[in-house]
Amino acid sequence: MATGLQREVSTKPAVVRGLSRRFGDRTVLDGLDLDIEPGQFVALLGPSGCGKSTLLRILADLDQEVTGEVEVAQRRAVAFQAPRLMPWKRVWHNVVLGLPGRPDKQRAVAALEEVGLGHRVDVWPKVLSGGEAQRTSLARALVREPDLLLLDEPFSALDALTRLKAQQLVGELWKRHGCAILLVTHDVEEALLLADRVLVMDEGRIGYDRVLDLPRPREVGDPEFVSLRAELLARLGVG
Ligand SMILES: Nc1ncnc2c1ncn2[C@@H]1O[C@H](COP(=O)(O)OP(=O)(O)OP(=O)(O)O)[C@@H](O)[C@H]1O
Repeated sequence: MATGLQREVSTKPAVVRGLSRRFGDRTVLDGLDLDIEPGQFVALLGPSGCGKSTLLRILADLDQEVTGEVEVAQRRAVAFQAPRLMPWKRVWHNVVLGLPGRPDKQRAVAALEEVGLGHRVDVWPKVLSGGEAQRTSLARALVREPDLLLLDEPFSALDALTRLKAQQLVGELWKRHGCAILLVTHDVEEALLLADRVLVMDEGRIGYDRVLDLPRPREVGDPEFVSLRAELLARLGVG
């Protein structure tokens, strides 16, 4: 078994081999393997506390206390459940914060326009609605032109209608940018509406891995959609 983390820059968005993570005496990830192909939209489901966010944080290089091999595309970006905007920077400045060089307002404006926030460029984050703040966080991720976009339950705090719109937007942005996406979600329908491939985490590994060949746009009433939803819910121990 590998000891310590070997981190390489990958030509694929992500290649993970034998990844393990322990917190005290609890093993959360236990020899996990995963490949994500260029441009693939992958949804990751699993019961609460099974280690989904832990995996995502490792891929984002926010956690190094692991063993195994992790290769991740150099250009990657993350959006979390909370938008995590800096309240003392205007919205446009938040979008390009951390990028090398002088803050490039034009670039920020282009990204904000892409997520439908061209009219919010100069405001402070505190005046944004929850959905707008989340779209700002998406703009901040996309402005980095990632090969791998990591999304940790980005819609879960939104109301139902805003959530639907945000899901639609992510689907459009994915088509336009062509980046691979790893979306952590609790929502089986969201996974089936958006993803090319659905994973379920189980006992520290990927226990279910299914490529979807449903046509797009997806229809929740489509018999194949209904049967996949039932299969996934059963896999998650629901219903
Ligand atoms: N920094 C930490 N210190 C100790 N335990 C942690 C830490 N981070 C995560 N854990 C534990 O690891 C387990 C997996 O957590 P993680 O957040 O990855 O789960 P999750 O599948 O994303 O859950 P949820 O769906 O509820 O967000 C949990 O039991 C959690 O308490």
